[in-house]
Amino acid sequence: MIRAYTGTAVRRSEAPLLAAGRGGELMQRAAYGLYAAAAASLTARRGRIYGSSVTVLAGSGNNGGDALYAAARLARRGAAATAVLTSAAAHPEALAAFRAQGGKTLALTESNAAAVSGAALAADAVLDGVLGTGGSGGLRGPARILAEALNTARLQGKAPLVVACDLPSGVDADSGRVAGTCLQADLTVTFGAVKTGLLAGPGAAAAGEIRCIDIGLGPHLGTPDAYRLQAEDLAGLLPVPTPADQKYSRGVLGVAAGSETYPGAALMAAGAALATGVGMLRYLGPATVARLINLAHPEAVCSSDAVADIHVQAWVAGPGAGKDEDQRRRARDAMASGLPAVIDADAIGVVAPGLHPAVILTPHAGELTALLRSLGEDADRAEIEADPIRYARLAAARTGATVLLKGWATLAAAPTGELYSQAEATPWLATAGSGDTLSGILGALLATDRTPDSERGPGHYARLAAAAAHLHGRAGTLAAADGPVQPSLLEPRIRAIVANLTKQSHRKFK
Ligand SMILES: NC(=O)C1=CN([C@@H]2O[C@H](COP(=O)(O)OP(=O)(O)OC[C@H]3O[C@@H](n4cnc5c(N)ncnc54)[C@H](O)[C@@H]3O)[C@@H](O)[C@H]2O)[C@@H](O)CC1
Ligand SMILES: Nc1ncnc2c1ncn2[C@@H]1O[C@H](COP(=O)(O)OP(=O)(O)O)[C@@H](O)[C@H]1O
Ligand SMILES: [K+]
Repeated sequence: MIRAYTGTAVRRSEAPLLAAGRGGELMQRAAYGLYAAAAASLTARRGRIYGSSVTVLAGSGNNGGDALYAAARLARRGAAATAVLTSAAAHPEALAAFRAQGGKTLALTESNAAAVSGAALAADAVLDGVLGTGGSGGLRGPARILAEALNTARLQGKAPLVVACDLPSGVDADSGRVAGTCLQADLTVTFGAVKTGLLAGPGAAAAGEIRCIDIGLGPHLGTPDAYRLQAEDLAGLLPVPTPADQKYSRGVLGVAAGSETYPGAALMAAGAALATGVGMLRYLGPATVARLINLAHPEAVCSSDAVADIHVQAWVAGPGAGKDEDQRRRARDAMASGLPAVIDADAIGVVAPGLHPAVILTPHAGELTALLRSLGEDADRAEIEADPIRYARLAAARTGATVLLKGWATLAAAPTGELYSQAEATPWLATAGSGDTLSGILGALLATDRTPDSERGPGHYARLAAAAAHLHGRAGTLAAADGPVQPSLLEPRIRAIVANLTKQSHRKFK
């Protein structure tokens, strides 16, 4: 599990070490980590360090100091290193160390920004040490011109390797917000702890691969601000039947999805739930949709019952419900049932406050905008996309439900503030029907959840929602290897990922 902390919290945890005169030691650890990661990436691209060209962008603070020390080490291994000083001042000792290894320096100005950008584009690697946790706002002045040139080249596939020092310059380390411009990276080498701003919003998209270097802040860090589940965290959350199980004890999922207008959503939600694994799937909806469900998934048990008429362990309601009044009523009843429930798509429109954390709302940014406005909050889609953590937490707090805010990085926020961010997805998943499969996966995890009550902390449902996003993202990424993702074809991939993650348990009960 990745544990993330706000930039503010990391700075607070560094304070006692700085007061004890250990700042130089921390910087050397950070710089060595940055050097080693950059050297490995550069070697992977070019074959060797010797003879490569490295441009280091150095701001006035310690972030620039880290990057200059790291570049000095690359220069010692034979790289031709140039430091572009983006501010009038630079960390004096780091600059001296850089120069001592033969590094050249030049001051960035409005008038030379275009020429310097050209030179940076021609380098093999750029180390971004303009701003770290001490930065506020986006890049300004000539540093912005340089960043925009590198970002444009990246879109054209012509950018050098960009390695961000601690975080991409211009990203807010607490939130992932970017006010204006930040420098997009291939790799972010972050120090002490992963910053929350690397896990959400534009900051997550700018960070590229994230590597964290331990600089010894561990005992000082306190409670994390956010989490990211990794594959090894999922095994315990996935449904693996035991010899004592029968279909009802494994967990029954009720799916109230689809309508005459949108039958496909129900097929995809049901298929994804079955591929994740349930003891039984009960479908509730129009007879025409039920017939299609039974053709595609003969194991589903279908009826046009009301929510109160059947016994399940969890609900999925909303995908493809459209304006179907019966489905909307089922969504309301599922929310009021006291059972865990995934409330997706059209059902998000019938949400009212007073829910509980086992109700999981799964909006994308557009649906969250409408939900927050219906609750009297001032929200617009661009603001939500710019600062998704804030709005996911706000919606959870206002409704009492867990909120899974979908996007490139998908966030799961508990009403008590616990937050998960998953980024396994591929942009190929941005296609109609993809959310329906996510709701089916999550429904299956809720129906088959066996976590003992004593282990269900306040963020339990956010963790399950994050697990579903992880599975969904990986299944999509696997599917994308064969071409554009078609959500209706995700089922075998979901099954493959579940099989892979539960291998150990299968061996035990084979
Ligand atoms: N404090 C420590 O002990 C350690 C800090 N480390 C590094 O130090 C960084 C933090 O260093 P600093 O506190 O010196 O801060 P930064 O290096 O992030 O920023 C320095 C200065 O940039 C200026 N600035 C802020 N926003 C700006 C903007 N938008 N445009 C232009 N200039 C702007 C401000 O004058 C600020 O003081 C971390 O990100 C990390 O890289 C590491 O060396 C590990 C140890
Ligand atoms: N740019 C992106 N990169 C990765 N995943 C994305 C991106 N955009 C959307 N997704 C994912 O695709 C899914 C889309 O869901 P949704 O918008 O509800 O689709 P639908 O309602 O058509 O089924 C979500 O899981 C979301 O996280
Ligand atoms: K930086």
